[in-house]
Amino acid sequence: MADPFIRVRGLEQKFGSQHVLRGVDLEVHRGETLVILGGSGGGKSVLLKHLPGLLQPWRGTVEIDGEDISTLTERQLAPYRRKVGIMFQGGALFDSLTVGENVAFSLREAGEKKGIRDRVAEALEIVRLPGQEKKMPSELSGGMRKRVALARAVVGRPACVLYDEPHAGLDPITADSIDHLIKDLQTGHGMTNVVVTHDMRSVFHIADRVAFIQEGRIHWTGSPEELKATEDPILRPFIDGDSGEPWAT
Ligand SMILES: Nc1ncnc2c1ncn2[C@@H]1O[C@H](COP(=O)(O)OP(=O)(O)OP(=O)(O)O)[C@@H](O)[C@H]1O
Repeated sequence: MADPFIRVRGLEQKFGSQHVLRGVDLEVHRGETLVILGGSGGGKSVLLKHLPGLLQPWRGTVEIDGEDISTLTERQLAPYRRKVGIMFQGGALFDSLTVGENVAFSLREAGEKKGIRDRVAEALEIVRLPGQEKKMPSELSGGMRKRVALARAVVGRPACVLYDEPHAGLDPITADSIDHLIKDLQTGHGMTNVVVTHDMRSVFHIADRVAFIQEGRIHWTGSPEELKATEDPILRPFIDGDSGEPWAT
């Protein structure tokens, strides 16, 4: 198989005495949509933040496009951050900035001056919010805010986009439209996607591969079909949404 776009080896992270990641080994293949599943507080967001170097490993390495980024300085990380866009949990929009200014933010931070207006318009086009530059975040629905957050992640034309719970707080129809956007970025724009979600319906719509994180390690990887059929005692209750507690009849 060709070299993976991202390779994580033996990744460990600690916050004080809390050992959150305990040796994560994971590969993200070029052009795939990889979905990361796992219980709340299991370290999915922490893992995601290591991929563009927003967190530095306590132990282990993260390679982007064959280069180990785990010990780079902020300055050295800049070209890798351009390759990997991130859509943060909750969107994380600046409420005092317009939609256009929010989307342009990372380009301005990177010191770019030319072509910003066109790039913003293109990103808003991709997320199917053309011409919405002047709106304020307070005027947007939850689904539109997520689209703006996605426009912000793709405005730098990254090779890979990371999504931290892109469906959180959305109704099923709006969540479905976000899934279509995620899949369009893969099939229409050749992007690699890494999606952290709890939304099982979405997993079966968008994933080429699934990785399940449990107690700070990758417990299982496989296709959505293999996930559907698995009898793994940790995965099965998660897929079925079964806490094991009885319901009164
Ligand atoms: N910057 C930080 N400082 C201290 N602890 C942190 C930090 N970031 C995450 N944690 C802790 O690491 C653990 C894993 O958090 P993380 O957000 O990765 O979980 P998650 O799997 O994404 O959960 P959820 O599905 O609920 O979002 C949590 O106990 C969290 O409190």
